[in-house]
Amino acid sequence: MTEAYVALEGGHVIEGRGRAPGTARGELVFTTAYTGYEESLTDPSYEEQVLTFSYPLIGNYGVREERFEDDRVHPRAVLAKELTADVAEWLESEGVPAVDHLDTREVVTDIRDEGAMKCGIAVGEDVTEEDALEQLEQCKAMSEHTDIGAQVSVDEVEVYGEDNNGETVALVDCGAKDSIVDSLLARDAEVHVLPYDASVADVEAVDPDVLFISNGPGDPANYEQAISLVEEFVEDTPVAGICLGQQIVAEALGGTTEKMTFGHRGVNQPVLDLESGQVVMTTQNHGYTVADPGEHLEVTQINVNDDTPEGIDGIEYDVITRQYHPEANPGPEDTLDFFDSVLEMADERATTQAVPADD
Ligand SMILES: NC(=O)CC[C@H](N)C(=O)O
Repeated sequence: MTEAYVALEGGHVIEGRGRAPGTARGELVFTTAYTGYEESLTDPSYEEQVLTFSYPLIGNYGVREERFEDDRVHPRAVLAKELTADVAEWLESEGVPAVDHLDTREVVTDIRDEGAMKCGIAVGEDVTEEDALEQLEQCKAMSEHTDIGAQVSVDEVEVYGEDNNGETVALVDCGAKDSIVDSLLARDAEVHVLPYDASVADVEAVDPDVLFISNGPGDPANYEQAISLVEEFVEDTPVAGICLGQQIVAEALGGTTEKMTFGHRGVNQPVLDLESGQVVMTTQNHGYTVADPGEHLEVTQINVNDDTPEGIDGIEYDVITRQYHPEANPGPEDTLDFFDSVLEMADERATTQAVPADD
Protein backbone atom coordinates (compact mmCIF):
# COMPACT_ATOMS: atom_id res chain seq x y z
CA MET A 1 0.00 0.00 0.00
CA THR A 2 1.10 3.53 -0.71
CA GLU A 3 2.55 5.26 2.34
CA ALA A 4 1.08 8.61 3.40
CA TYR A 5 2.29 11.00 6.11
CA VAL A 6 0.90 14.33 7.27
CA ALA A 7 3.28 16.41 9.42
CA LEU A 8 1.51 19.08 11.49
CA GLU A 9 3.09 22.29 12.77
CA GLY A 10 4.89 21.32 15.98
CA GLY A 11 6.13 18.06 14.46
CA HIS A 12 3.27 15.60 15.16
CA VAL A 13 3.01 13.19 12.20
CA ILE A 14 -0.23 11.39 11.28
CA GLU A 15 -0.26 8.32 9.03
CA GLY A 16 -2.96 7.60 6.48
CA ARG A 17 -3.61 5.78 3.22
CA GLY A 18 -2.14 7.30 0.07
CA ARG A 19 -4.75 7.94 -2.65
CA ALA A 20 -2.81 10.28 -4.95
CA PRO A 21 1.01 10.47 -4.83
CA GLY A 22 3.31 13.45 -4.36
CA THR A 23 4.68 15.84 -1.78
CA ALA A 24 3.10 19.13 -0.77
CA ARG A 25 2.93 21.78 1.91
CA GLY A 26 0.44 24.46 2.80
CA GLU A 27 -1.79 25.98 5.43
CA LEU A 28 -3.91 23.21 6.93
CA VAL A 29 -7.61 24.12 7.09
CA PHE A 30 -10.92 22.25 7.26
CA THR A 31 -14.33 22.60 5.67
CA THR A 32 -17.50 21.24 7.21
CA ALA A 33 -19.20 21.12 3.78
CA TYR A 34 -20.99 17.79 3.26
CA THR A 35 -21.57 18.47 -0.42
CA GLY A 36 -19.94 20.55 -3.13
CA TYR A 37 -16.50 18.94 -3.05
CA GLU A 38 -15.91 19.71 -6.75
CA GLU A 39 -16.68 23.40 -6.17
CA SER A 40 -14.43 23.51 -3.10
CA LEU A 41 -11.53 21.75 -4.79
CA THR A 42 -11.62 24.14 -7.76
CA ASP A 43 -12.12 27.32 -5.67
CA PRO A 44 -9.01 29.51 -6.24
CA SER A 45 -9.26 30.81 -2.66
CA TYR A 46 -7.80 27.45 -1.49
CA GLU A 47 -4.47 28.16 -3.26
CA GLU A 48 -1.50 27.32 -0.93
CA GLN A 49 -3.79 25.50 1.52
CA VAL A 50 -4.23 21.83 2.41
CA LEU A 51 -7.94 21.05 2.64
CA THR A 52 -9.36 18.61 5.18
CA PHE A 53 -12.96 17.49 4.71
CA SER A 54 -14.63 16.92 8.08
CA TYR A 55 -17.55 15.15 6.38
CA PRO A 56 -16.43 11.49 6.26
CA LEU A 57 -17.26 10.40 2.69
CA ILE A 58 -16.16 12.59 -0.20
CA GLY A 59 -16.92 11.80 -3.83
CA ASN A 60 -20.19 9.89 -3.66
CA TYR A 61 -21.78 11.61 -6.67
CA GLY A 62 -18.75 11.52 -8.98
CA VAL A 63 -16.76 14.29 -10.61
CA ARG A 64 -18.34 16.53 -13.27
CA GLU A 65 -16.59 19.39 -14.96
CA GLU A 66 -19.69 21.58 -15.19
CA ARG A 67 -19.55 21.97 -11.43
CA PHE A 68 -15.94 23.24 -11.43
CA GLU A 69 -15.24 26.82 -10.35
CA ASP A 70 -11.94 27.04 -12.25
CA ASP A 71 -9.90 24.91 -14.66
CA ARG A 72 -7.70 23.30 -11.99
CA VAL A 73 -7.62 22.03 -8.42
CA HIS A 74 -6.32 24.68 -6.01
CA PRO A 75 -5.61 23.09 -2.61
CA ARG A 76 -2.03 21.78 -2.50
CA ALA A 77 -3.25 18.48 -0.99
CA VAL A 78 -6.47 16.89 0.25
CA LEU A 79 -7.27 14.95 3.45
CA ALA A 80 -10.47 12.99 4.11
CA LYS A 81 -11.75 10.01 6.05
CA GLU A 82 -12.73 8.26 2.82
CA LEU A 83 -12.29 9.42 -0.78
CA THR A 84 -14.06 7.60 -3.61
CA ALA A 85 -12.03 6.30 -6.57
CA ASP A 86 -13.52 9.04 -8.80
CA VAL A 87 -12.11 11.83 -6.64
CA ALA A 88 -8.80 10.06 -5.96
CA GLU A 89 -8.24 9.55 -9.71
CA TRP A 90 -9.13 13.15 -10.46
CA LEU A 91 -6.66 14.44 -7.83
CA GLU A 92 -3.96 12.08 -9.13
CA SER A 93 -4.50 13.33 -12.68
CA GLU A 94 -4.12 16.90 -11.34
CA GLY A 95 -0.92 16.01 -9.46
CA VAL A 96 -2.50 16.87 -6.10
CA PRO A 97 -1.53 14.47 -3.27
CA ALA A 98 -4.47 12.93 -1.42
CA VAL A 99 -4.66 11.00 1.84
CA ASP A 100 -7.59 9.15 3.40
CA HIS A 101 -8.17 6.58 6.16
CA LEU A 102 -6.82 9.04 8.71
CA ASP A 103 -8.72 10.29 11.72
CA THR A 104 -10.01 13.60 10.37
CA ARG A 105 -11.73 14.23 13.74
CA GLU A 106 -8.23 14.48 15.25
CA VAL A 107 -7.04 16.81 12.48
CA VAL A 108 -10.10 19.07 12.78
CA THR A 109 -9.83 19.20 16.58
CA ASP A 110 -6.16 20.17 16.30
CA ILE A 111 -6.98 22.97 13.85
CA ARG A 112 -9.88 24.14 16.01
CA ASP A 113 -7.68 24.25 19.13
CA GLU A 114 -4.41 25.51 17.61
CA GLY A 115 -5.71 27.43 14.58
CA ALA A 116 -4.98 26.97 10.87
CA MET A 117 -1.38 25.70 10.81
CA LYS A 118 1.49 24.83 8.50
CA CYS A 119 1.70 21.22 7.35
CA GLY A 120 3.77 18.95 5.12
CA ILE A 121 2.50 15.92 3.18
CA ALA A 122 4.32 12.98 1.60
CA VAL A 123 2.48 10.24 -0.32
CA GLY A 124 4.11 7.46 -2.38
CA GLU A 125 5.60 3.95 -2.45
CA ASP A 126 8.81 4.81 -0.64
CA VAL A 127 8.12 8.02 1.25
CA THR A 128 8.93 8.40 4.95
CA GLU A 129 7.87 10.57 7.86
CA GLU A 130 11.04 12.57 7.20
CA ASP A 131 9.76 13.56 3.75
CA ALA A 132 6.60 15.03 5.29
CA LEU A 133 8.64 16.83 7.98
CA GLU A 134 10.92 18.25 5.29
CA GLN A 135 7.87 19.68 3.50
CA LEU A 136 6.67 21.16 6.80
CA GLU A 137 10.08 22.77 7.27
CA GLN A 138 9.73 24.55 3.90
CA CYS A 139 6.14 25.66 4.47
CA LYS A 140 5.57 29.42 4.48
CA ALA A 141 2.95 31.25 6.55
CA MET A 142 0.01 32.43 4.41
CA SER A 143 0.90 36.10 4.83
CA GLU A 144 4.38 35.38 3.37
CA HIS A 145 2.81 34.53 0.00
CA THR A 146 3.01 38.19 -0.92
CA ASP A 147 2.16 37.85 -4.63
CA ILE A 148 -0.36 35.01 -4.44
CA GLY A 149 -2.76 36.87 -6.74
CA ALA A 150 -0.39 36.19 -9.65
CA GLN A 151 -0.96 32.43 -9.20
CA VAL A 152 -4.73 32.62 -9.67
CA SER A 153 -5.61 35.71 -11.73
CA VAL A 154 -6.10 36.10 -15.49
CA ASP A 155 -2.99 37.44 -17.28
CA GLU A 156 -4.94 39.69 -19.63
CA VAL A 157 -8.36 41.30 -19.72
CA GLU A 158 -11.19 38.94 -20.67
CA VAL A 159 -14.59 40.27 -21.72
CA TYR A 160 -17.86 38.35 -21.40
CA GLY A 161 -21.43 39.30 -22.34
CA GLU A 162 -20.53 41.93 -24.94
CA ASP A 163 -24.04 41.63 -26.41
CA ASN A 164 -25.70 42.14 -23.04
CA ASN A 165 -27.64 45.34 -22.41
CA GLY A 166 -27.05 45.66 -18.69
CA GLU A 167 -24.42 47.35 -16.55
CA THR A 168 -20.70 47.22 -17.27
CA VAL A 169 -18.73 45.49 -14.51
CA ALA A 170 -14.96 45.71 -14.00
CA LEU A 171 -14.28 42.50 -12.06
CA VAL A 172 -10.80 42.57 -10.51
CA ASP A 173 -9.83 38.90 -10.60
CA CYS A 174 -7.93 38.06 -7.43
CA GLY A 175 -8.94 34.41 -7.96
CA ALA A 176 -12.59 34.74 -8.95
CA LYS A 177 -14.88 31.71 -8.92
CA ASP A 178 -16.50 31.17 -12.33
CA SER A 179 -19.96 31.33 -10.82
CA ILE A 180 -19.43 34.99 -9.87
CA VAL A 181 -18.98 35.83 -13.56
CA ASP A 182 -21.95 33.57 -14.42
CA SER A 183 -24.16 35.27 -11.81
CA LEU A 184 -23.41 38.69 -13.36
CA LEU A 185 -23.91 37.46 -16.94
CA ALA A 186 -27.23 35.88 -15.94
CA ARG A 187 -28.35 39.40 -14.95
CA ASP A 188 -27.42 40.83 -18.35
CA ALA A 189 -24.17 42.51 -17.27
CA GLU A 190 -21.13 42.98 -19.51
CA VAL A 191 -18.22 41.66 -17.47
CA HIS A 192 -14.61 42.75 -17.97
CA VAL A 193 -12.35 40.44 -15.98
CA LEU A 194 -9.17 42.35 -15.11
CA PRO A 195 -5.87 41.03 -13.69
CA TYR A 196 -5.47 41.32 -9.90
CA ASP A 197 -2.82 44.02 -10.43
CA ALA A 198 -4.80 46.07 -12.98
CA SER A 199 -3.85 49.74 -13.12
CA VAL A 200 -6.08 52.81 -12.79
CA ALA A 201 -5.81 53.23 -16.59
CA ASP A 202 -6.97 49.62 -17.11
CA VAL A 203 -10.12 50.32 -15.10
CA GLU A 204 -10.66 53.70 -16.79
CA ALA A 205 -10.48 51.96 -20.16
CA VAL A 206 -13.50 49.86 -19.14
CA ASP A 207 -15.39 52.89 -17.75
CA PRO A 208 -17.38 50.55 -15.49
CA ASP A 209 -20.72 51.12 -13.77
CA VAL A 210 -19.32 49.14 -10.84
CA LEU A 211 -15.83 48.12 -9.69
CA PHE A 212 -16.15 44.60 -8.31
CA ILE A 213 -13.35 42.97 -6.28
CA SER A 214 -13.47 39.16 -6.32
CA ASN A 215 -12.74 36.46 -3.78
CA GLY A 216 -9.19 35.13 -3.67
CA PRO A 217 -6.49 33.39 -1.63
CA GLY A 218 -4.11 34.72 0.98
CA ASP A 219 -3.79 37.81 3.14
CA PRO A 220 -5.88 40.78 1.90
CA ALA A 221 -3.15 43.22 3.00
CA ASN A 222 -0.93 41.81 0.23
CA TYR A 223 -3.27 42.99 -2.57
CA GLU A 224 -1.85 46.52 -2.63
CA GLN A 225 -2.86 47.35 -6.18
CA ALA A 226 -6.51 46.28 -5.73
CA ILE A 227 -6.62 48.26 -2.47
CA SER A 228 -5.39 51.37 -4.28
CA LEU A 229 -7.99 50.90 -7.07
CA VAL A 230 -10.79 51.03 -4.50
CA GLU A 231 -9.26 54.17 -2.95
CA GLU A 232 -8.98 55.75 -6.39
CA PHE A 233 -12.48 54.97 -7.74
CA VAL A 234 -14.81 54.88 -4.72
CA GLU A 235 -15.83 58.53 -4.92
CA ASP A 236 -17.12 58.26 -8.48
CA THR A 237 -17.82 54.59 -9.10
CA PRO A 238 -19.90 52.10 -7.09
CA VAL A 239 -17.77 49.36 -5.50
CA ALA A 240 -18.74 45.76 -4.68
CA GLY A 241 -16.79 42.86 -3.22
CA ILE A 242 -17.06 39.22 -2.27
CA CYS A 243 -14.99 37.58 0.49
CA LEU A 244 -11.40 38.80 -0.16
CA GLY A 245 -13.19 41.66 -1.95
CA GLN A 246 -14.91 42.74 1.28
CA GLN A 247 -11.57 42.63 3.09
CA ILE A 248 -9.81 44.67 0.38
CA VAL A 249 -12.57 47.30 0.43
CA ALA A 250 -12.21 47.62 4.22
CA GLU A 251 -8.41 47.93 3.93
CA ALA A 252 -8.86 50.64 1.29
CA LEU A 253 -11.37 52.75 3.22
CA GLY A 254 -9.67 53.05 6.59
CA GLY A 255 -10.75 49.73 8.10
CA THR A 256 -8.57 46.83 9.23
CA THR A 257 -8.52 43.04 8.74
CA GLU A 258 -7.16 40.25 10.92
CA LYS A 259 -6.52 36.53 10.73
CA MET A 260 -9.11 34.32 12.42
CA THR A 261 -8.12 31.26 14.44
CA PHE A 262 -9.45 28.72 11.95
CA GLY A 263 -11.89 30.71 9.82
CA HIS A 264 -15.25 29.76 8.31
CA ARG A 265 -15.38 27.02 5.69
CA GLY A 266 -18.63 25.22 4.99
CA VAL A 267 -22.07 25.47 3.42
CA ASN A 268 -24.32 26.18 6.40
CA GLN A 269 -22.90 29.29 8.05
CA PRO A 270 -25.82 31.35 9.48
CA VAL A 271 -25.81 35.07 8.74
CA LEU A 272 -28.11 37.67 10.34
CA ASP A 273 -29.20 40.73 8.40
CA LEU A 274 -29.28 43.46 11.03
CA GLU A 275 -31.98 45.56 9.36
CA SER A 276 -34.52 42.87 8.43
CA GLY A 277 -33.74 40.48 11.30
CA GLN A 278 -33.66 37.64 8.76
CA VAL A 279 -31.14 34.78 9.01
CA VAL A 280 -29.84 33.19 5.81
CA MET A 281 -27.65 30.13 5.26
CA THR A 282 -24.42 30.76 3.40
CA THR A 283 -21.41 29.11 1.80
CA GLN A 284 -18.11 30.35 3.20
CA ASN A 285 -14.37 29.94 2.75
CA HIS A 286 -12.23 32.46 4.55
CA GLY A 287 -9.50 32.69 7.18
CA TYR A 288 -9.32 36.48 7.50
CA THR A 289 -12.06 38.87 8.57
CA VAL A 290 -12.73 42.59 8.77
CA ALA A 291 -11.71 43.58 12.31
CA ASP A 292 -12.78 47.22 12.13
CA PRO A 293 -14.77 48.61 9.18
CA GLY A 294 -13.46 52.16 9.78
CA GLU A 295 -15.51 55.34 9.60
CA HIS A 296 -16.68 55.10 5.97
CA LEU A 297 -18.30 51.65 6.21
CA GLU A 298 -21.04 50.12 8.33
CA VAL A 299 -21.65 46.47 9.11
CA THR A 300 -25.10 45.37 7.87
CA GLN A 301 -24.87 41.59 8.38
CA ILE A 302 -23.09 39.45 10.99
CA ASN A 303 -22.24 35.78 11.48
CA VAL A 304 -24.63 34.31 14.04
CA ASN A 305 -21.90 32.07 15.51
CA ASP A 306 -19.24 34.69 16.24
CA ASP A 307 -20.64 38.14 15.30
CA THR A 308 -17.95 38.76 12.63
CA PRO A 309 -18.94 41.12 9.77
CA GLU A 310 -20.65 39.32 6.87
CA GLY A 311 -22.09 42.29 4.98
CA ILE A 312 -20.87 45.87 4.72
CA ASP A 313 -22.31 49.04 3.16
CA GLY A 314 -20.68 52.38 2.44
CA ILE A 315 -21.88 55.26 4.63
CA GLU A 316 -21.28 58.10 2.17
CA TYR A 317 -20.07 55.98 -0.77
CA ASP A 318 -21.95 53.47 -2.96
CA VAL A 319 -20.34 50.31 -1.56
CA ILE A 320 -21.80 46.87 -0.89
CA THR A 321 -19.80 43.77 0.03
CA ARG A 322 -20.25 40.26 1.41
CA GLN A 323 -17.83 38.07 3.37
CA TYR A 324 -19.68 34.88 2.37
CA HIS A 325 -20.21 33.54 -1.16
CA PRO A 326 -23.56 34.84 -2.46
CA GLU A 327 -22.98 33.07 -5.81
CA ALA A 328 -23.91 29.91 -3.89
CA ASN A 329 -21.75 27.29 -5.56
CA PRO A 330 -22.31 24.96 -3.91
CA GLY A 331 -25.65 26.35 -2.58
CA PRO A 332 -27.57 27.32 -0.49
CA GLU A 333 -29.21 29.88 -2.75
CA ASP A 334 -30.55 32.22 -0.04
CA THR A 335 -28.22 35.04 -1.02
CA LEU A 336 -28.27 35.31 -4.84
CA ASP A 337 -30.11 38.65 -4.59
CA PHE A 338 -26.76 40.25 -3.69
CA PHE A 339 -26.05 40.43 -7.43
CA ASP A 340 -29.36 42.23 -8.04
CA SER A 341 -28.45 44.76 -5.33
CA VAL A 342 -25.00 45.35 -6.84
CA LEU A 343 -26.39 45.90 -10.33
CA GLU A 344 -29.21 48.15 -9.03
CA MET A 345 -26.58 50.27 -7.26
CA ALA A 346 -24.59 50.44 -10.52
CA ASP A 347 -27.69 51.27 -12.56
CA GLU A 348 -28.79 54.06 -10.21
CA ARG A 349 -25.39 55.71 -10.38
CA ALA A 350 -25.25 55.31 -14.18
CA THR A 351 -28.72 56.89 -14.49
CA THR A 352 -28.02 59.86 -12.18
CA GLN A 353 -24.70 60.54 -13.88
CA ALA A 354 -26.03 60.32 -17.44
CA VAL A 355 -25.43 63.60 -19.23
CA PRO A 356 -28.76 65.00 -20.52
CA ALA A 357 -28.88 65.21 -24.30
CA ASP A 358 -28.70 68.72 -25.80
CA ASP A 359 -31.99 70.02 -27.18
N1 LIG B 1 -12.73 33.12 -0.31
C1 LIG B 1 -11.98 34.19 -0.15
O1 LIG B 1 -12.04 35.18 -0.88
C2 LIG B 1 -10.97 34.14 0.96
C3 LIG B 1 -10.40 35.47 1.34
C4 LIG B 1 -9.11 35.40 2.16
N2 LIG B 1 -8.08 34.75 1.42
C5 LIG B 1 -9.38 34.70 3.46
O2 LIG B 1 -8.96 33.57 3.64
O3 LIG B 1 -10.04 35.23 4.32
